[in-house]
Amino acid sequence: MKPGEMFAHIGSIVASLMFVWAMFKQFFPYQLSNQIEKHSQRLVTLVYPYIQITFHEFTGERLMRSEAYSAIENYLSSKASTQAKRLKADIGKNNQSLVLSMDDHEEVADEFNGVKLWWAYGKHISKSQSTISFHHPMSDEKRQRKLYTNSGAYWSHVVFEHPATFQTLAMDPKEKEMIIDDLITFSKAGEFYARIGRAWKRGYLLYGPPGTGKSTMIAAMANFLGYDLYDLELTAVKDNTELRKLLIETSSKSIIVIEDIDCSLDLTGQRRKKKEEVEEKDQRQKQQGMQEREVKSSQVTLSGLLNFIDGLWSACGGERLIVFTTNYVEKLDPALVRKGRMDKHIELSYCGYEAFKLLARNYLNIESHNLFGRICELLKETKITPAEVAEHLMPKNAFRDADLYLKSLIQALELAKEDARKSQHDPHWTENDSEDKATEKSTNYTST
Ligand SMILES: Nc1ncnc2c1ncn2[C@@H]1O[C@H](COP(=O)(O)OP(=O)(O)OP(=O)(O)O)[C@@H](O)[C@H]1O
Ligand SMILES: [Mg+2]
Repeated sequence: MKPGEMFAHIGSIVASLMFVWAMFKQFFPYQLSNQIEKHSQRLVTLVYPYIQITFHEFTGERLMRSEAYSAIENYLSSKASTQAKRLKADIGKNNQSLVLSMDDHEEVADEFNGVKLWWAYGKHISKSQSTISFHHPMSDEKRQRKLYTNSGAYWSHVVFEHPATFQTLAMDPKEKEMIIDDLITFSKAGEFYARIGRAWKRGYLLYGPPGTGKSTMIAAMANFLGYDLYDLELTAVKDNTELRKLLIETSSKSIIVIEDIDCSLDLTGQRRKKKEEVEEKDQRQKQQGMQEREVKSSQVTLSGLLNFIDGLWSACGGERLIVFTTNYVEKLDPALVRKGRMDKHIELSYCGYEAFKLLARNYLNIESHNLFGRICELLKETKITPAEVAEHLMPKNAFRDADLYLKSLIQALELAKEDARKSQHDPHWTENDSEDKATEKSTNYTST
């Protein structure tokens, strides 16, 4: 055995002994174990040529799960299954495969830049701890991402596995490109935000009718950036204190989503007169036959939310995107949507020709077809959402006849066109409306 190998061997044994001690010390009286530890540590440092770094699973006062710990856990998942003898199994992605990880007190060897390291996993009284070394590139792709949802003031999570990507998102290609650029710029701008003294965050407001891809875009953003998602249900949050608690517990590299902001509480009406508000609440209470307790149960205010967005939360560090969605942008309180608060306003609108072509490519695997011309014409005259178009292109049986699906879409478009003509007396609708919308769109797409 070469001297280097011998040292490595001793190091491994000493590390193991230290683990065994960490395990058993809980059975010794505190005073005694403290003394033993003190003296043994001194002894060990004399012969122990290695550095030991401990990563606790839970950190901070609130015992949040450590990001470093999760990253290491992911990093080690493949190594553990080849080296460790005892493994823990858990159901992984899709609920179809087993994910293996090191069991308690297992150890795996690793090498980084020619330096040998050992990763070991151990339990430490009520906390889990791993004694592991560092300086490892943690791959974002390998990181299993999570979708958090809150019930009341607590987050729970599931593995986030949404297949949406920007490639599958049907929208104007130029707008899409701009959004992707914006995301890339943001995710790389840590130093810039630090230099100008601002919290590293960015707010997006996604608006548009139902079925135009707002939720799909959020999933695509999370997939693109490799971020976790926090789907914040404001109606389940009791008050601003709870809101703050929830937000502080979000991790870095995450997207915080508040869907249907216009429906979430009295956010839009927060600035209305108190009296009006009370009367309205009373009325609602009567209508819905609610208990007073229930009506009072949600008191998150617009200012509570805005204070947070405005950066009190910057102390938390790390990058976060905040995404609001709404079907009715015009209903929102201007304070919520003014520039600086929401950095980007993105309209997701009815299906245009480019969006249709993308859907046809994805759903039917075709680049062109003699019916495309007719569809292009109809799309200019008709408001149809990408969700509806997708519905028509969705394969209904194993036999994929593009002709059939495109004809069904044309039929739907013609019907919609007819309906629109019939309801022309409606002041909200003119036949040119869809064209107006299309040109409006590019101007609506603002950024700071
Ligand atoms: N732009 C789009 N590109 C691709 N698929 C889309 C698009 N818009 C909608 N879809 C399809 O329609 C379904 C519904 O879309 P999504 O949930 O994203 O709409 P939304 O804008 O969030 O609607 P809502 O306002 O009701 O929440 C999606 O599952 C997706 O399959
Ligand atoms: Mg949605």
